[in-house]
Amino acid sequence: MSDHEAARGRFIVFEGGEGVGKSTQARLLANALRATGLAVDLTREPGGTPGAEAIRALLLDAGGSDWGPRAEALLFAAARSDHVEKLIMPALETGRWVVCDRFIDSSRAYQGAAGGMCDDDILALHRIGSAGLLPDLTIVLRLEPQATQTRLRARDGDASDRIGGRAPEYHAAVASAFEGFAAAEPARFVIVEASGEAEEVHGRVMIALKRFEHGR
Ligand SMILES: Nc1ncnc2c1ncn2[C@@H]1O[C@H](COP(=O)(O)OP(=O)(O)OP(=O)(O)O)[C@@H](O)[C@H]1O
Ligand SMILES: Cc1cn([C@H]2C[C@H](O)[C@@H](COP(=O)(O)O)O2)c(=O)[nH]c1=O
Repeated sequence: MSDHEAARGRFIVFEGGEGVGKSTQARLLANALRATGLAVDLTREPGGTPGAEAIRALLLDAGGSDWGPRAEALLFAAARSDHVEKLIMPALETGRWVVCDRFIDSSRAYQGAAGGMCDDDILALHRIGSAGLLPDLTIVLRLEPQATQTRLRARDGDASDRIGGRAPEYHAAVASAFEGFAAAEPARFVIVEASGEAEEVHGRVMIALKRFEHGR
């Protein structure tokens, strides 16, 4: 590497079902990394760029179109493609770290395992749209459904977006898919228990990240 080239940044993603604390933990991690002097971009999916945020509204607005699993998968892949091309890759290539709330494994869990599309098709869309980019580390937050419901009710009352409002069986399939992904690829995933206070969970996240960094 020449003196002018920055080392590639790290790409860290939080995954899990609705309301397990991904946004909270992504924010706490980004702040902790910044406090060590790293340049960090905190972002989310679907979204993160103006184009992807526009697609987010199409996908999630409760009064919006009732997309089928294939159209939904294509829209998520299109949003991700814009996000990867315009925000994530440029940041990583200039040495910035990217902390992202959801990424490809949400498509595999929601449109794939729970929605009925096959994993290979979801991954094919990802190859086409985003050159198959994978996170360096994916942190899956695990929380029992009752605790999740309590948090969601406190945050949203009875409101939910188009996907959040799906049947409990759908969300159970999503949660179980994340467990399966983590078991199948232990080098890319870590499961963190998300019960307890946010700072306590953050402590577990920092331990998981340190272990990951030592193992590189
Ligand atoms: N450890 C925690 N203990 C109690 N409440 C929490 C904890 N972490 C987050 N919360 C609260 O629970 C709610 C859901 O958290 P958050 O928005 O971070 O979850 P999320 O996984 O990003 O949700 P979504 O999937 O809907 O985007 C928020 O009101 C948040 O303040
Ligand atoms: C990236 C991605 C997301 N989803 C779903 C999961 C959630 O229901 C929403 C995102 O809302 P959040 O409040 O930001 O968690 O979208 C999905 O179905 N597929 C995906 O690829």
